[in-house]
Amino acid sequence: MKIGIVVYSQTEHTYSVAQKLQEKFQEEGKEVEIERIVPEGEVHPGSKDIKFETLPDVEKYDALIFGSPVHAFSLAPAMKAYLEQIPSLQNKKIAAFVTKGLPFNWTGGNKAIDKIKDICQSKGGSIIGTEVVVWNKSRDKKIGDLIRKFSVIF
Ligand SMILES: Cc1cc2nc3c(=O)[nH]c(=O)nc-3n(C[C@H](O)[C@H](O)[C@H](O)COP(=O)(O)O)c2cc1C
Repeated sequence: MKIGIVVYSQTEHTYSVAQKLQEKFQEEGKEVEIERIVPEGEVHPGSKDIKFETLPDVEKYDALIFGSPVHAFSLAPAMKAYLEQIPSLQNKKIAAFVTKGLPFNWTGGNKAIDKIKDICQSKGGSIIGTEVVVWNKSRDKKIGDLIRKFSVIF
């Protein structure tokens, strides 16, 4: 099974989680690659018509993990636009995580995860695991939980 970790990250928090996950998967002998979503120019919470410099192709993976920051109480627009342009996620095993700065439940983590779920399901993909990582003092424990959880399901 080939696993693709497809990440959008502006300040490397989300990317660093992807790297830790990749290390763990590699220790376990899993075939795993990280690919980054790179939009063209600056992207703001209200951005529309986002174009991409780098657009990872999901076709070559059997399983996918999408990682994104929370922006403006929801999914970062670049990840939303990326997911929306994927033609199909039929027969893919999918997990997703988001990173965020604010500790409260109403500050976008669950909404961002729900957006990822909705878009993936509309493309025929099934989401089998999700996690929200708040970027505070307790993040290492949460990242450890995420890695343990995802390494069981993949
Ligand atoms: C434009 C912008 C909007 C943000 N909005 C939120 C938000 O609504 N809720 C939240 O918890 N964190 C918010 N954050 C914080 C980021 O989600 C957090 O720092 C995240 O870990 C950044 O991930 P990255 O380093 O992979 O880009 C925002 C950050 C930026 C730059």
